[in-house]
Amino acid sequence: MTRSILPLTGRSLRAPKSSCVFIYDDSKAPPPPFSAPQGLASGFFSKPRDFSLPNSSWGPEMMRLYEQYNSQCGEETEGGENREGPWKRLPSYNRFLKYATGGVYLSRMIHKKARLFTRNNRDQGATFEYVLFFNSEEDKCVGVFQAGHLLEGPPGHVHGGAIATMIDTVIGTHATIACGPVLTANLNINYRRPIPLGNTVLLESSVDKKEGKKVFVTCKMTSSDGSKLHTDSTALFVSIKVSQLLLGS
Ligand SMILES: CCCCCCCC/C=C\CCCCCCCC(=O)SCCNC(=O)CCNC(=O)[C@H](O)C(C)(C)COP(=O)(O)OP(=O)(O)OC[C@H]1O[C@@H](n2cnc3c(N)ncnc32)[C@H](O)[C@@H]1OP(=O)(O)O
Repeated sequence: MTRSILPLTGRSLRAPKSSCVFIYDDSKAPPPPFSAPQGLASGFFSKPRDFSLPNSSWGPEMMRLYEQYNSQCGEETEGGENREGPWKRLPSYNRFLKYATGGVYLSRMIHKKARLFTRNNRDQGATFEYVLFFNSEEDKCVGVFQAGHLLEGPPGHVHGGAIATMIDTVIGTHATIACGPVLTANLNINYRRPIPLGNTVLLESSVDKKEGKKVFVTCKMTSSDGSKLHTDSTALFVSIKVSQLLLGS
């Protein structure tokens, strides 16, 4: 049994023009040990929520930047054809891989309550609201991030660790698109200006170079209109085998 990586496309009423992310296809994986009774499965379990779609907590600047990039995304026309666009919106879920080893049922190895750190709060707008877009022609990744009130560090402003988390998320995704599974080996951040809670900021990352297992990425975070630089950062990611991560070696 082989592991396959598929582009996942998704659509919603709230206007995602296009989306693509690499996930492991679990349709060919072995059934879980206790499968749902026939007939229940399709109607009973809802689709996973895509957290990168707009919700009512998104403010005007978050929506403006979302629309700016989303309007440049490829889309499926009414005739079912794909219209090309330079950007793709990357969907975002709160769980990682259910199956990844091609034969081993991972839920036995990964805690079933585990959730992606940035997507584990049900209170919309309270923590990390963000959406990522990728431009393959220019090899650029952007993140639009609205910082919620539970991310406070200095009074009224965003915690440096939350800022680092968002940088790692954008550049980690970019490095994964560029090189497959990677881990952050080194992350350097210059914090230039504090970010007020509730503000929307723009993160832009570029891959500088690849050297064997190593990929070097840079990222800057600015105010939503680009006028203020909040951080500039550099990072090193190292390619790994997923099995290395799972087996803890
Ligand atoms: C895997 C899942 C993929 C999922 C895909 C999802 C799609 C996107 C979806 C959702 C987005 C979410 C995105 C979140 C992203 C978050 C990412 C993180 O937070 S990662 C957690 C924090 N990082 C760690 O815990 C690493 C701990 N460190 C290690 O495991 C190892 O040290 C590792 C893998 C980094 C390197 O170990 P070695 O054994 O594989 O490789 P060696 O031989 O040591 O190094 C290779 C080269 O790199 C250099 N190197 C390694 N570490 C370095 C360092 N700190 N500074 C400078 N150089 C370093 C070495 O000198 C060597 O260079 P020479 O080849 O000799 O030129």
